[in-house]
Amino acid sequence: MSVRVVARIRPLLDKDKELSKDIIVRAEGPEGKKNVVRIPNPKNESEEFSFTFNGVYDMSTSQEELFTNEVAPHLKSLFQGLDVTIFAYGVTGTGKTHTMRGGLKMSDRGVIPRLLSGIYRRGRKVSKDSGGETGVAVTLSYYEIYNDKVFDLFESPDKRSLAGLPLREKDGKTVVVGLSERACDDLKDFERLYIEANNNRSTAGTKLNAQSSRSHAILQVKVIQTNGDETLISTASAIDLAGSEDNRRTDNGKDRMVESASINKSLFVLSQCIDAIGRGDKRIPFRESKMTRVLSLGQNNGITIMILNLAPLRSYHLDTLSSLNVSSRAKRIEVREIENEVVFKQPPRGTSSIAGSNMQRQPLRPLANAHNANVSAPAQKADKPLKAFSVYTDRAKATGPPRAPGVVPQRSNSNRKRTSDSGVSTRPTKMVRPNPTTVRSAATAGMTAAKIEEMVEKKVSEILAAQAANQPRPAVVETISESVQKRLDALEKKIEESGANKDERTEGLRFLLMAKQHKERGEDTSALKMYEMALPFFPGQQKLLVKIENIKAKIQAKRENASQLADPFGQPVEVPARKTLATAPIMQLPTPQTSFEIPQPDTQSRRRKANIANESDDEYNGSGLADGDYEEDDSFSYKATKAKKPKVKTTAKPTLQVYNDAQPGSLTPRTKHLLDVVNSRDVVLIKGLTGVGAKKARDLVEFLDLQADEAGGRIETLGQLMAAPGMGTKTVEKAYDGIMV
Ligand SMILES: Nc1ncnc2c1ncn2[C@@H]1O[C@H](COP(=O)(O)OP(=O)(O)OP(=O)(O)O)[C@@H](O)[C@H]1O
Repeated sequence: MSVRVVARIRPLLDKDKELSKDIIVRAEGPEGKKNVVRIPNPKNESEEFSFTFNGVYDMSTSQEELFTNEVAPHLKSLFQGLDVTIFAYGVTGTGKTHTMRGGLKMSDRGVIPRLLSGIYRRGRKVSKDSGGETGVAVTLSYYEIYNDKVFDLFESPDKRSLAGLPLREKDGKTVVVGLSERACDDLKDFERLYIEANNNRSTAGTKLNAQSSRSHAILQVKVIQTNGDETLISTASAIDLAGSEDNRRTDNGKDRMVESASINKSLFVLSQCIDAIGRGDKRIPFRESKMTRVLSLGQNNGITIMILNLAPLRSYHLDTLSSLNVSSRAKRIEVREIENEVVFKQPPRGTSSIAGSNMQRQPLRPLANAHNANVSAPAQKADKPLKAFSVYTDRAKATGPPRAPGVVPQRSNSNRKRTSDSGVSTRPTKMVRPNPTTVRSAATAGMTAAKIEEMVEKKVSEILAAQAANQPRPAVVETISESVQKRLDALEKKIEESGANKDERTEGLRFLLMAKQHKERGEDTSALKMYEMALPFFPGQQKLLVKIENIKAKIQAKRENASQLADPFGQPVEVPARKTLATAPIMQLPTPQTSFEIPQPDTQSRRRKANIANESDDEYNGSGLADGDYEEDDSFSYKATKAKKPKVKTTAKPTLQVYNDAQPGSLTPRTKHLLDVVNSRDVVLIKGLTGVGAKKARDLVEFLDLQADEAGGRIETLGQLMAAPGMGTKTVEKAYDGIMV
């Protein structure tokens, strides 16, 4: 099924009460089945844009209503072995934390405490229905991604390592290595653990939200059902993303700005992933941020629900349009609905053998003890709220009001192994891995008429929009060749893995690298965004500021050009309110902060112009990233690396030692010579280094120029040199080996 995307408009806050005339976001549709968000066109308020979602919740929606409609129906699937992911997305201050966590009052409780309540209730039912044979245990993991680092929220902040916890891919899932997992037997346990852990979360007051989340928080609730030798594990993930911020409105100081840049970057990457999936790209940039790696949108099997939080006010206008844009694309993402497998207990290896789990560091209690004392048959009585658990005890029935046709998720996957809710004992017990081929063909075969209609609608609106703009269809996206992409991936990976250099500066360099990548693809708006995100890391950098100004001017010129083409009489081309379709306005919106731009075919020459004064237009075009540029350079080429392996091997040991001389004062003569050549900024000299071609040399000089005000604009260690765009371990090793001192 597709990712289910629902929007929730928050009510006015007390401080905003007098702004009721500024409410510009409305929910529309039949009562109880609203599914359209309407918002005026910022350029012409008499026109409106409309966005259709799977459900839209207006300002009067209660926490209970949202949970009952959107989450409770999936509890059954969770117990059938499907993973369920619920995440809240939106601009800062729009109510994500309120939706996910909520308040302590019964009626204010958000999705997470209600989810736990529902899980315990269903656990008791499963246990009862199996005559007490099935035991259900629940464990929690809870972590935050702060400044692109992962921290365990069950650990107190003073025990955190600076680098955070690493991520690894295991059995097709991203797992956090070393993350703790706490047994959570009942709601009282949950209440204690959750409140304690939330105190460890990074929050701070900003101008836009008195208690703003400065991190993405991910709660994983593992449901472990055991029956005899069989174990079925499924996970519910509830994710409260940090909100995007327009720093022109936040007045953020340096610390907040750095946090903000990191938040905005990860959300930007998320929007890029959504777009790349939508376009059917081969490469989805999940790895560009930890949040997207963990979320793995479209990669994870199971059920995914995206809750888009919106503020109703005019002051959020462009930000709201931006998040509407991103979310309306997300609903086209297909998620494979595959149940987790039943796993047999293997006595000698215990729980650590459970496939797909991340229990390697903190194994669960032995399976034999995994039965939850509270889920045996007599515990059914506990359906009646116990006093001690009252804060999070859910009295609501897990059945929602009738939905619109097509709103109920279609469980059409023919791969499903079981249709009844009769407990684990009835499950087939053979261990079968889902066959990817079958999954794929099932997905195609399961195409509904609605899906086909949606695809047709998408195509038609694309063609119409292209015609309106009097230009060819924008369907073909210019992509970088596979080999260059591989090299870019390798460079990203290297930067990520260079733990020693993973400081703020490296983070800033990553933004510059991404800016360069976008510029290479002709995505100027995205490149601009990345340059702006790099700015807090290189405050006041004249060169960077000039780049930003130049690219802004270029975008503006492009826009003016496009609007003249679209309408020779100078009228903006917008879709009148009555005719709007969710897909139609997307092509015509002003490019908002985090929205994806459709790359324009780059008609500029990809060659760098000799004229430095004209640098703004093509300073990075083709420099360092064009295919040919890497021909003689093996730093990113896997094949070339293999061929030259023996040579590298013989020198690997001494060079590795040399690379550890991170202190500028203690450099070896060879390192010093290499850095002197680099810092000379003389292209001819740099080109003379082994393995460094002309473009790489020019890139390096350009990069050093950008550093002009920082640390004397010099590269002080080999680690820094490796992190420079276009360089890498292999290139630096090669250059180092080639020096005769
Ligand atoms: N549906 C709602 N009903 C009542 N109050 C709400 C609602 N949604 C949000 N609020 C209030 O709005 C304010 C901002 O909400 P919240 O902190 O949840 O935003 P957020 O999107 O998580 O922001 P950030 O991204 O900065 O963390 C809070 O005071 C919250 O209580």
